[in-house]
Amino acid sequence: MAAISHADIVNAPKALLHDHLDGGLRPATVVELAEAVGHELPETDPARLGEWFVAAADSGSLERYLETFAHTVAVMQTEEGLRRVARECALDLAADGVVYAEIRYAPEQHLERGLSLDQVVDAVHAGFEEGCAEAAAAGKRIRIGTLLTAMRHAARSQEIAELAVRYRDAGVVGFDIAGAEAGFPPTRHLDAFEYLQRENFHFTIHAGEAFGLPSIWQAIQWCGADRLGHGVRIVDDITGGSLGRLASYVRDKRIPLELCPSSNVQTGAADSIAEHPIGLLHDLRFRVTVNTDNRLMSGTSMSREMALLAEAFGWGWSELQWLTINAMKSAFIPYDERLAIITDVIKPAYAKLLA
Ligand SMILES: O=c1[nH]cnc2c1ncn2[C@H]1C[C@H](O)[C@@H](CO)O1
Ligand SMILES: [Zn+2]
Repeated sequence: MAAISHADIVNAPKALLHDHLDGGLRPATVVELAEAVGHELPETDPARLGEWFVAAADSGSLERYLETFAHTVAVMQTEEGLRRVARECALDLAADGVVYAEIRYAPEQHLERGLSLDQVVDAVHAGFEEGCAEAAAAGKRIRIGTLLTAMRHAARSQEIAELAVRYRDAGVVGFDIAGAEAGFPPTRHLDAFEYLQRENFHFTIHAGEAFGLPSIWQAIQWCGADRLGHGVRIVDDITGGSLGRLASYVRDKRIPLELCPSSNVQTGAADSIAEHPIGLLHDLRFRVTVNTDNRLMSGTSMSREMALLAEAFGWGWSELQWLTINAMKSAFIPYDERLAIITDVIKPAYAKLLA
């Protein structure tokens, strides 16, 4: 079969479960907002700033990768800034052919200039509403839900979990924890996860990215995560195609893996795209999904991630459809709404591509 072009992939519907709002700004927007609030940047030319983010994040360490967020979080401290970033996020994803996205961010990181947690969430939702409406008017329909993240080194997870539940019928579809993984196990936030379970709410946990199996085990067996943010290190429990107990559990229970290939190469969790464990996990039929993580820091998009994988593993439309349906099945919106997007949007489009 002829190789699939990037343009064809842009036109195909895609679903994205793991994308950070503060990791997806347009470089030009960072420059403009930084000027407005007096934040000093390492580069002020948008193209050079974009390159700076990718180079600085290309560090081989999650901790150094995370340092780059100081510059995006700094310009997301006002309602106007948050609203603009969310609106542009919706437009950029829609233009890239993403039809469903769950976008996450940590409200506690946006309080430096006096906003309340509620004001942060309201501003982000206003931006998404605007962006989605504009995209729909231009013929690019996208549905966006948000995930509220708590930072794992901090101690606000219970508060953020309660915030997420309070906004569950107003755009928030789930909860997450993020930040440096080593030294900050998920069980530090057990109260928050138990609270969310009692509330019948959904959550994912960044686990198995910069730390291995114990982190994944805690996320699932102690905290009850619905999905794994990354989860790529589950391969440490697979030897020559033979699965250990934890890997078997993850596969048997169809626990979705939110894999982020380019991000993993930058933080050192994988050596290259071609050597990324996604190939093995696909062959072993785990519930694999493909994600961007941080489009700005990786200089990437959903279509680019798909194209890189198609090239590295020789994947065609049937694999790309499988990944897209996996993501849609694993979304945190209600079952009937997931099914509607699969049957009305994804399957008809891929049927044409496969014909
Ligand atoms: O891949 C990641 N692993 C852990 N934490 C991350 C990753 N990408 C972004 N973050 C952090 C930095 C952001 O400021 C925060 C909320 O989006 O989440
Ligand atoms: Zn992430």
